[in-house]
Amino acid sequence: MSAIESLRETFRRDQTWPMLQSSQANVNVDKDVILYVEGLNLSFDGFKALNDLNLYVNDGELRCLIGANGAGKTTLMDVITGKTQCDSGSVFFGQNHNLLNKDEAAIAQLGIGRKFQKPTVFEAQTVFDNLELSLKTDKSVLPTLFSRLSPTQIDRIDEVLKIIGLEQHRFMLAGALSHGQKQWLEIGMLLAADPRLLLIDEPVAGMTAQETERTAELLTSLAGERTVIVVEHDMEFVRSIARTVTVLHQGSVLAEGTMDEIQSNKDVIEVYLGEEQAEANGAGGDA
Ligand SMILES: Nc1ncnc2c1ncn2[C@@H]1O[C@H](COP(=O)(O)OP(=O)(O)OP(=O)(O)O)[C@@H](O)[C@H]1O
Repeated sequence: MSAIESLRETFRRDQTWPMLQSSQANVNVDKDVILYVEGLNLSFDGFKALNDLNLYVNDGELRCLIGANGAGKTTLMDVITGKTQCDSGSVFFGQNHNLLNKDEAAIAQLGIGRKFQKPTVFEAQTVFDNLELSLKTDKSVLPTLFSRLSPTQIDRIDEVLKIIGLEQHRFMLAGALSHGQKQWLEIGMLLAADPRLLLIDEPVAGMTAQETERTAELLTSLAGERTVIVVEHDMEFVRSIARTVTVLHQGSVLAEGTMDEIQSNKDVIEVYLGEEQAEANGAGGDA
């Protein structure tokens, strides 16, 4: 092949370059479990943020994680995503990927996407551009300068726009979106990278009732094909989406079950729901 032919081939419109291809890892879920967290411990200056924590999440599940402030929810997410090292224990993605010997980038590459509470979209870029940027796995200068979207990638962005309900806003600047729409765009940015497991922190904080309802539909629709773990304090929202709820308390799992089981669990009422209820009553009583 001549140099010019080789260049033409490289820049062909429908060429999907290796660095832009989805690199979904082979995750062994033969036992239906996609996330194994076992005996996890982590202390900060003697304070046990995670205390012999065990958690198993099935492939395709939508799991809600609740617990009082300081229960260890964020710390658990930090360990799963490689942001924080634990003192002991094990975390496996499927049966075959030990997450504790990988860094954040390698864990993301395996197909674990995380969304923090505050939306972090690129406000000066359009909705479409935000999604395009998230498709690219290689962010170094040359590939970014010369990359073009393949028809497959454009289709993928269209598909994501449809899932997150922002088809009509594709050319709008992300900064002009409402708070709820920014949250959906960020979920879309995760989806563009085609993750197997999504960790989503307090998605409905600050949303209107209508946005909250739409978010419930969105997250419910994602489960099945993907596994979704949602950390949330809004109990009404948790009830609307959850099949299984895990309650964390002082770095361990206090209870696990359906929302009805959780809401009638004495220990949970004592350490968490009672407190939430008292706060709600207090707020009402003061008025
Ligand atoms: N880097 C750190 N250094 C010291 N202590 C920490 C650190 N990170 C977390 N902690 C402590 O670990 C405990 C668990 O915190 P974590 O943020 O995981 O709780 P949480 O369940 O996510 O709470 P919230 O609902 O308020 O976000 C808290 O007491 C917190 O102060």
